[in-house]
Amino acid sequence: MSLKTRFLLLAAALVLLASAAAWIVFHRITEGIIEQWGERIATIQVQYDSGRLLQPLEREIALARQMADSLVLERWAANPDDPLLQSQAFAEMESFRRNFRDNSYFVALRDSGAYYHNNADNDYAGDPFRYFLRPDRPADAWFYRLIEEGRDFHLNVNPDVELGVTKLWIDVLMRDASGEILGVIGTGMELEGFLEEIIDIQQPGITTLFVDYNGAIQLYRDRRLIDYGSFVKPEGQKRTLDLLVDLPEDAAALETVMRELRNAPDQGPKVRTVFVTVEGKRHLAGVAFLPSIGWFEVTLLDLGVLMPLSSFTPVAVVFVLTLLVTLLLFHLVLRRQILAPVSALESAMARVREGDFSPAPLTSGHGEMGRLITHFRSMAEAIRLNTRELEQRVRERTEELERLASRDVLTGLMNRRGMQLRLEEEVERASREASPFGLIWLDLDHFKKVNDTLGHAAGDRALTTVADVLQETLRPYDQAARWGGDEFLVLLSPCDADNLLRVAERLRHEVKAQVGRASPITISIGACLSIPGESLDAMLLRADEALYQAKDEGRNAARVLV
Ligand SMILES: Nc1nc2c(ncn2[C@@H]2O[C@H](COP(=O)(O)OP(=O)(O)OP(=O)(O)O)[C@@H](O)[C@H]2O)c(=O)[nH]1
Repeated sequence: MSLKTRFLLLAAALVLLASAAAWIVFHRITEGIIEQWGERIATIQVQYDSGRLLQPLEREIALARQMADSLVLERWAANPDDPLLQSQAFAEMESFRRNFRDNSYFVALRDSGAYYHNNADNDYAGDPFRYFLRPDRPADAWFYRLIEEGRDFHLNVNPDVELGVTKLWIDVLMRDASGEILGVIGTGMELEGFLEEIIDIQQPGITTLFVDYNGAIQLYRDRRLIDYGSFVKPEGQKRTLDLLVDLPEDAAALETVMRELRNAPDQGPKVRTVFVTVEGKRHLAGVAFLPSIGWFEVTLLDLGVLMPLSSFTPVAVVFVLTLLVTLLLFHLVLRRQILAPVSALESAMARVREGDFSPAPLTSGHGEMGRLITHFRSMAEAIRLNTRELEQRVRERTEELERLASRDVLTGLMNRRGMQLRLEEEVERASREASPFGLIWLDLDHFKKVNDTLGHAAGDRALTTVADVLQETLRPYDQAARWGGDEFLVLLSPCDADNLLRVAERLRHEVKAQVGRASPITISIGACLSIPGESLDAMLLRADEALYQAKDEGRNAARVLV
């Protein structure tokens, strides 16, 4: 995997990691904002809704209490058959009826179970007696339960079977001076109008409901879930708040909150909030206890509607764009600062490896990369100089070896190998140019005797002297070589017959003159001119034959074959 791919993968992994972390933090922050905001809204909404319920209700309750405290009614309740007290009581009831919001009232007497009622249309103006409540009738159970429990005040949502309406009933116990219960009086508020006014508010995402002391639903937009007459229902049959929430733990949390509010109505915050799931959606429930009526108000805020996460979309978009731009910038900087210089360096190194030392097109670079490029340039230059020097030395050493390989150690003349190569070249040249060359073969006479009599060192000196004579006597472009032992070859190029003979004689003469001073040494010479097309071996053989002729003729002589 290339460095670039690895860097980009690493960068992508880091960016993804950072994105995930940032997204989690972002989500937590937005959740926190929504929570804080929701709690505030829930508190305000609960207080607002409670106010709207309590405002009309408290007036009615106060009026009902006032009616229950009426001495006129008390006296009549003690003697319901007294015509005077009855007419006074009916007048008192009528007076309260006009003041009640619903323009209706009821009075139920404990002893007789007689139920009195007049409605808004004043249908029963003359005779408000309606019927007798009976303990064995389920619809009348509320009356007997209230008296049994001795609860002075109670709110109840219940259908009035006799009248065919469902009402929010305000029930207040009527007692005499000694506290004895005389009956129940109160008023009802037509439920539908009340629900429409208080509960059916058109605020998207906000649901308001009221539950009683035990959590039974009393006022709710879905009429089917209202727990009518819950007061007289046994536990377990009531329609309570847990019908609305999806999860048992949510119901338990609501119950805990309600218990705490109920047990300490004057302590802590008046509104408590708890997150619950309703119809699969997350809601914030604000719960408040209303001690004056003994109910709870619950406001459910659908956070998905009130503050959808989509409202944070612009932030998320900016966030994602920032990440992408960061990745792009990272890529550009990485490519410019590291990848491109590294790639150029790699190419430059490959060139050096292949022996190309010409300056590579490298940018100057910055920082560590700049220093790396500078070091590479210095190194490449050092390798270039070193290689050039080594090549020079090898060349010189090779030339020296070449020279030594073709030289005779004792005399310094060309040796047999060198002369052989030279002669082969000359044969080719003579053949090509049709210009003959001359070959002289010299051999010292009775050299063995010199060695034997004067010693081997004297023999060496004699050989060296002959070589010196050859070098001094010959023209610069003629070449002499020690062919082996006491034999020498001389190449004369260019050459003709006269020239060949003249040089051969001069050499013989000079050797005799020079070497002979130290010891009586002479040389015999065989020489010949090249013939076009003749091989080197054939020519050597002719020179050798000429030499033998010179030897045979008594030595110290030169024989030239032309
Ligand atoms: N001192 C010395 N002697 C050498 C060297 N190379 C060969 N010789 C001797 O040269 C002599 C050559 O003798 P030959 O050419 O056979 O015979 P010669 O005595 O010269 O007699 P002719 O050639 O017939 O006149 C031998 O005794 C070799 O040992 C050398 O490098 N130094």
